[in-house]
Amino acid sequence: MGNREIVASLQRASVVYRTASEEGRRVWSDVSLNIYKGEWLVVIGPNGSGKSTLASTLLGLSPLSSGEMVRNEQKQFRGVLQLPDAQFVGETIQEELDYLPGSQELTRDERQAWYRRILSAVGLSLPLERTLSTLSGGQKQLVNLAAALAVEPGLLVLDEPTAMLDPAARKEVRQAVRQAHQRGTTIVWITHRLEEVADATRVIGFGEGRITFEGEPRGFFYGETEEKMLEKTPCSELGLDSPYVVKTAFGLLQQGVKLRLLPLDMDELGEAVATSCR
Ligand SMILES: Nc1ncnc2c1ncn2[C@@H]1O[C@H](COP(=O)(O)OP(=O)(O)OP(=O)(O)O)[C@@H](O)[C@H]1O
Repeated sequence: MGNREIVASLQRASVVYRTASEEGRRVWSDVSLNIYKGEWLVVIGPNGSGKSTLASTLLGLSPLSSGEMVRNEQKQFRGVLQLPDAQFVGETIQEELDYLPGSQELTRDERQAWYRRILSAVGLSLPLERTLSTLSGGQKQLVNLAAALAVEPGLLVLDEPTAMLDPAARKEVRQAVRQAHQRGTTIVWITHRLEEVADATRVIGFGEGRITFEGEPRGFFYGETEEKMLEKTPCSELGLDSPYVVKTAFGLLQQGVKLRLLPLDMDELGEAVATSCR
């Protein structure tokens, strides 16, 4: 990856949160990571492993205790964090979107038309005068996402963006983020949902404040070598339960079925079964 443009980089970064005890709580130790332009990085790990700390560090909201972070200052960094209320500055949807750069240069009608387009990109069709505090958690998260996508950021950091959403809204969000990615936005997607790993161009496994895995989704779920595949995988080593598709593939492999493709989603599972042999 030598010549690829780096959007953000962490070098030997450690984070210690202050607590009542003198030594504090060490959340990260020596985390080094380059984020390259055009990536869709999925960060996955168990509760408390330090994933949200990565989101707030990249967005400049949480300082490092040691080490270094370099951000490409020409890129806009935007994020959608776990607690959507914490990100609001306005009282209504309209007020919130009025903070978007460029909005004040538009006429009232142009502005409203733009805001409706922004909201519909994430599947929302709410009245602009709606008070933010009356929205559901999922709707709030979608408003934050809509505002983040509207500026076409260089880097978009999403901390469990689908946690509060129903399946239809989850699909809508993945679609909207895919479109932003196709337009050139680099994505850091932090999640608990293993099915969201399949979207990644690179997976980062996070365990106890350290990077435990860095590679492609198939390597994360199935391991890097065939011999070890059925014993241990980077996914199982993090204590995470594999998704249904991966478990089914393992079941078939254990029965001696030879799969030409190690599937990541239902379509691939169908293809793997159709082309398998004993
Ligand atoms: N402001 C803080 N002060 C003290 N400890 C904190 C603070 N924020 C996070 N922590 C602790 O740091 C550790 C990592 O937290 P973080 O939220 O980064 O993990 P996570 O992997 O995102 O967890 P989850 O998946 O549950 O959201 C946890 O043990 C948490 O309790």
